[in-house]
Amino acid sequence: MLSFAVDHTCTYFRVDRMLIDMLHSCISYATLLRATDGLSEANLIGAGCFGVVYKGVLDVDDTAPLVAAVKVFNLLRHGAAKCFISGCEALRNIKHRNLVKIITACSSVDSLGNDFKAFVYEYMEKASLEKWLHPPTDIEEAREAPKSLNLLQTLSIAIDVACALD
Ligand SMILES: Nc1ncnc2c1ncn2[C@@H]1O[C@H](COP(=O)(O)OP(=O)(O)OP(=O)(O)O)[C@@H](O)[C@H]1O
Repeated sequence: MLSFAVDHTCTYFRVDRMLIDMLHSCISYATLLRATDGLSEANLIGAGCFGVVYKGVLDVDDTAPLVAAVKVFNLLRHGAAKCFISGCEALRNIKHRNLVKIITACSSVDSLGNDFKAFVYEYMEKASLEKWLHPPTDIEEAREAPKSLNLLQTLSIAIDVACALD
């Protein structure tokens, strides 16, 4: 069982290195730390099943700073490494106007020597679609929530989602 677990991890590592190399665009752990102010809580914008998302500002070359969303994978979570790999494949193969663009990826070790994996996405100013479809009922949260969508807007979103899935 142990040897299976070790082999399994090594396989993920190899596949993941191969995919990252093929992307020709990866970003260092140090750059991501700078961009997110050390992955500070002040920059935390959300959490999903496989990790947490930070807002960050990337200074690349001499171009204008780029606001991005940095998703840091929780690799202790079962399926997170696999999710990172399928994201790398998507990054190489899929481009669609209704899918958020993955700008680059990071596969490195953190300051404690632990494996570190992250994606850098285009930052979506209007946040999660879920908040638009299901506005919070809590009065405090509702104050900052978007106004509800009308039927036409909802229909248009449904069509866009269907196009992306297709
Ligand atoms: N590109 C982005 N721009 C702005 N906010 C984002 C972006 N990506 C994610 N977020 C915020 O972070 C939250 C969590 O995103 P995440 O992608 O981790 O969710 P998920 O799809 O449930 O993830 P998982 O694949 O881990 O299940 C989102 O609900 C959203 O509020």
